[in-house]
Amino acid sequence: MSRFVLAERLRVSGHRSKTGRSQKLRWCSISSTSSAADEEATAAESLVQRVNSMVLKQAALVSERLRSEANLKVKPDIFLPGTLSRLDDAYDRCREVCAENATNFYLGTLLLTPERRRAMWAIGVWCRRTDDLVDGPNASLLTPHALDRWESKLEELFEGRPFDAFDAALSDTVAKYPVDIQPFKDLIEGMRMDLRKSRYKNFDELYLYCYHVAGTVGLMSVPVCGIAPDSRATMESVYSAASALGTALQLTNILMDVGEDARRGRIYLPQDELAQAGLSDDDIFAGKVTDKWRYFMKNQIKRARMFYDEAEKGVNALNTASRWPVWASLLLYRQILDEIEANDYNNFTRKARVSKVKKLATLPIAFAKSLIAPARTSSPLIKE
Ligand SMILES: CC(C)=CCC/C(C)=C/CC/C(C)=C/CC/C(C)=C/[C@@H]1[C@@H](COP(=O)(O)OP(=O)(O)O)[C@]1(C)CC/C=C(\C)CC/C=C(\C)CCC=C(C)C
Ligand SMILES: [Mn+2]
Repeated sequence: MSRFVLAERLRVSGHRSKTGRSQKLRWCSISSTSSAADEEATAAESLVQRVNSMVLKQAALVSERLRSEANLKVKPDIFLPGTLSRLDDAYDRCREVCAENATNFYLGTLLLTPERRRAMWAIGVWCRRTDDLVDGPNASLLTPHALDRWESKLEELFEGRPFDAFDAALSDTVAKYPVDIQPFKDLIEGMRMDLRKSRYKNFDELYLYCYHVAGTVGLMSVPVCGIAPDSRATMESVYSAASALGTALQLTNILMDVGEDARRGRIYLPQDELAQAGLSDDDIFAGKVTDKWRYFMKNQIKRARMFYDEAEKGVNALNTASRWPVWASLLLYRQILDEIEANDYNNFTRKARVSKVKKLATLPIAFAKSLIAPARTSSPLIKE
C-alpha cells in the first residue's frame, strides 16, 4: 500500500472531507463544516506536504552526496576540547549514556556492527540530550534562547568544532556518514514546539510533531544503517519508511505515557478525536478507563500499527547487517501497544512494559524477518 493510500486508510472516524480536494496527502484529519473543512484541508495538506518535502529533501541530499562521495571534502581534524582525549573515549562516554537509559534502542544498537553501533550511540546521545532539554530535570529552565544556543553548537560540531566529548563523537560520525544537519535542526524545532504547545487540535498537527521529534531520528539513522547496494527500493521510499518508524515509535510513546504526560499538563492526543469519542481533557486528568476510552484507544492503537506496517516495507532495503537491529527495535516497541491492550487500556496509572522474556523471544523473530528478501513488486516505491 503506498504512503498516499495509507493516508486514506488512517482516518480514525471515517469522516470524508467535503472539499473533494486530493486526499492523497491527508493523514486522516477529521473535517467538520464545509468552509472549516476547506481551511482544514489546506492546513492539513500544508502540514503533511511540509513533512513529505523534508523527507524527500533528505533522501535527495544523501543521493547527491553518495554520488559525489569521491570528492567529499574531508573535514578538518576534529579538535577535542580540554585534554586531547582519544575519540574512542568520547564514543565510550556515548555508550555509557545510551546504556544508562537502557531503552529498547540501546538493545537494538548492540546488534549493529561495531562502527555503526558507536555512530548510533553518538546520534542517540545527541538526541537524548536534546530531548532532555524539554523532558529532563532542568526542563523548567529551558528558554527558546537556550535552544538557539544548542542549535549553534550543533552547527559548530558539523563544521568539525565540537564543544565537548559527546559532540566530538557526533562530529566524527557526521564526517564519516552522509548525515545531513537538517533532521537535527528539525528535532530541535520539535523541542520548540514542545515549549509552546501542550495540546494538538487534530492528527495533522500531531503528525507534524511526531515527524519533528522522532521521524527525524529515523532520517538521521538511515545513512548509518546504510542501504543495501542491490536494493531496488527508491531512496524516497526508504526514508519514508524510516520517518514512519520514528512516527510509529513516537505515537507508541505517547499512548504509553498518557497518564505521565497528563500529570505534567501535556495532552498529545488529538482534541477533535477525543471530542468525537465523547471525551475531554477532564476525562484524561480523571484517569478513568471507560468504554468511551477503550473505543478511543482502540482507534489510536490501530493507527499507530499502520505506521509500523509502513515502516516494515523499508527495513529490508537497508544494508543486511542493519536489518536485524532495526527489526528488533520495531518489534520490541510495537509490543508496547499489545501490553496497553493487555492492561485493558489503563495507560493512566499503569505503564505498559514488555517483559524481558518477551524481549528476548523477539530477537530470533527479528533475525528471521531480517533474512526475508525485500519486496520485488513493481510498486512506485521500487526503482525501475
Ligand atoms: C537500531 C536503532 C533503532 C537505533 C536508533 C538509535 C537512536 C538514534 C536512538 C535515539 C532515540 C532518542 C533518545 C531520540 C530522542 C528523541 C526521542 C526521545 C524520541 C522518541 C524516542 C523514545 O525514546 P524513549 O523510549 O527513551 O522514550 P522517553 O523519551 O524516555 O519517554 C522516540 C519514540 C523516537 C525514537 C526514534 C528512533 C529510534 C528512530 C528509529 C528509526 C530508524 C532506526 C530508521 C530505520 C530505517 C528504516 C528504513 C525503517
Ligand atoms: Mn522523552
